[in-house]
Amino acid sequence: MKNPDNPRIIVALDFPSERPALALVDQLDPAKCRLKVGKELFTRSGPELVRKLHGRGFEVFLDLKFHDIPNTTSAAVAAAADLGVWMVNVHASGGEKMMTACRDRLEAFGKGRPLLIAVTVLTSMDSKDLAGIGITDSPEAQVSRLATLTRNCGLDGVVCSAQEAPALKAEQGADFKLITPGIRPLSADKGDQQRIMTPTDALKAGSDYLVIGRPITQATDPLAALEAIHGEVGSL
Ligand SMILES: O=C(O)c1cc(=O)[nH]c(=O)n1[C@@H]1O[C@H](COP(=O)(O)O)[C@@H](O)[C@H]1O
Repeated sequence: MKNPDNPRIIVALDFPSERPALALVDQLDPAKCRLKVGKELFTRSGPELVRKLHGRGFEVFLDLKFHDIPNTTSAAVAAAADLGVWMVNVHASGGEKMMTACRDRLEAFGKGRPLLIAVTVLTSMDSKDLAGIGITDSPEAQVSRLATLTRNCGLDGVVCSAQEAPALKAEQGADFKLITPGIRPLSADKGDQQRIMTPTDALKAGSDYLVIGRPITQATDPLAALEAIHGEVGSL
């Protein structure tokens, strides 16, 4: 039987508009990746683009990282479910009431509801950045605190750095999904990411899904880059 987690690679469509996004997507294969639509592209191209991606056979992670009062956030998550996306996310730092309201609101969508994921500590942040917003705990401790809160609110998992995956799997259990950006094949540029890992190491560490942007989207041959990552991780 097909593993419902496959494909585990989520390509981040961080493009300024629909045209370059679709130009890239048309080189990819829905059997080999899912797609992530984030703030820039969604703000420009909106739900219509998501429908086009669905029409091309791709499942979509709508990465708008909602963070607002419970009523507003849960309504936004329900709008994402109406659009038929596979995964949607909120900031765990929005707190228990916000996350619980979102989870409750998705009940109405039954088994086909989107996976509801929370962002813990952004992978671009290190302990100095956390101190700057008044958090003196280490990134690992803050991630662990927010992941526990997320699981207690009944969400499906968290976005985190793959470096935190082993501890999170041990703490939160095998069913709690870990979505990890900051993935860099050995040959790729680190860019602005801080807490990075290779695809193979990330899966070994317990990541369920790998969010990969520039190493695929900026490659001269994006499908070859995607296939090289599949080759690298093999049967993991
Ligand atoms: O929620 C995310 O997807 C996310 C969370 C996070 O902590 N760090 C992070 O990089 N991301 C996203 O993951 C993608 C990473 O892209 P690349 O750095 O180009 O591989 C971007 O779309 C980011 O917005």
